Amino acid sequence: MIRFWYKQFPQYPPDHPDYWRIRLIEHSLLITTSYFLILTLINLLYFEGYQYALLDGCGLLISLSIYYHFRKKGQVKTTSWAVTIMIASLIMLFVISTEGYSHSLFWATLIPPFSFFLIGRTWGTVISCLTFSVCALLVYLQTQHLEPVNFGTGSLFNVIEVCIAQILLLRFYEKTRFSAYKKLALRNIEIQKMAETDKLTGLYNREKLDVVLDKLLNTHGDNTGAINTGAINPRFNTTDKISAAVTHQAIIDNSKDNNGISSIALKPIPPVQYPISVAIIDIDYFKRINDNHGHLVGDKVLYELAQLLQSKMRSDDLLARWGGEEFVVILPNTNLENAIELTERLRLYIATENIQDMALTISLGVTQYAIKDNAHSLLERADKALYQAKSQGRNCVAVA
Ligand SMILES: Nc1nc2c(ncn2[C@@H]2O[C@H](COP(=O)(O)OP(=O)(O)OP(=O)(O)O)[C@@H](O)[C@H]2O)c(=O)[nH]1
Repeated sequence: MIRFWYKQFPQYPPDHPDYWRIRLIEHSLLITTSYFLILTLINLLYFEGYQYALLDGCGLLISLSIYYHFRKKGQVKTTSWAVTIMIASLIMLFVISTEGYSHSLFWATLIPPFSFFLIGRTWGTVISCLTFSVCALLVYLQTQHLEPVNFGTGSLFNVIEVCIAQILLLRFYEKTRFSAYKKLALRNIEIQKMAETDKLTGLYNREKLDVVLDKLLNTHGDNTGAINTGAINPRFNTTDKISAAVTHQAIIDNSKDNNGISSIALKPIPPVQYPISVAIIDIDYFKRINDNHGHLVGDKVLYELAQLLQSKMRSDDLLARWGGEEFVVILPNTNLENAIELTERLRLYIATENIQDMALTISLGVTQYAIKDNAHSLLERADKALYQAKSQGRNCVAVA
């Protein structure tokens, strides 16, 4: 029954700005319809207050008509106003008809949440102010009569019913607010992921690499003693401000994207460890692959190569696509000697693998971080080494 009440409008998908307003309209109409039905029955059968039963019966009819019209037409703005006016006027009619006695004034507290949620801040404020002015007037008139406050069963019902309605409304509001924030937070993560990820390979992109390198190397400026010793810099543990910032948000999930190409999982960036070496990896004669087999095959080669390289990374290494057919790998806690050994192993591994049924080789330029280096100078040196590797005939590792 409840499911039937909540109609899905294809023109208002979950990311449409009016999606939650529609849910609230349906929710409100469900509440008002049930309330008016219950109140009609209570007034008719228990209190024998036919005047109020008639009023509630009218409310029930109006509520159902608005709901029927909304289901047919799906007009959000008009229905929002209709629901607000219906609720506000019926409540005020009831409050005025009881002259504010029997704690009927409580009902007026339902008007602000409905009107704010449905018709927005400005009109919500206007309607709420009008409502409370009428309530204030009724209270003032009561003080003129100086009658003792009457607290009967009717008062009890009014207080309980209003409290239940408030709880239901605020629960709904909190649910929508939470869901909106959650969606926003997920979007932000997605956007951040997109901004720092290479779409084709799923690796970090150049922008992210620059940021990571800058952060890693800038931390070294006032701590030159630890460099080249091979020891782990004690400042860079997991609680270190900078490494924590770098580690944050570094996990990219395994999910495939729409074209099914990028899906490599990246590990969190590790705490900084010295010495650091860097290598630039470049595919040899990649242009020929594009020329002979087309760019789509070229793309697949890039993706597969990225996967193979990633599979050979140690837990602390960081691999990124630098652009085109070039990749950069940051090797923490690795001196030049170890870096040469490691990149040589990488080169051999790729040379023995078949990628898209093709034999492929890579050239690598390797260098080690030195005092006074910044990200730019470090990469420039590695690039020079790569140039040497290319001029030495490719499929080799060169050092600078
Ligand atoms: N398919 C594909 N090709 C790319 C992409 N980015 C760059 N390229 C191509 O990569 C090729 C790079 O060519 P070159 O710089 O001449 O390098 P190379 O042919 O590998 O030659 P060497 O590096 O000197 O061994 C160019 O043809 C680019 O169009 C990409 O994302 N996808």
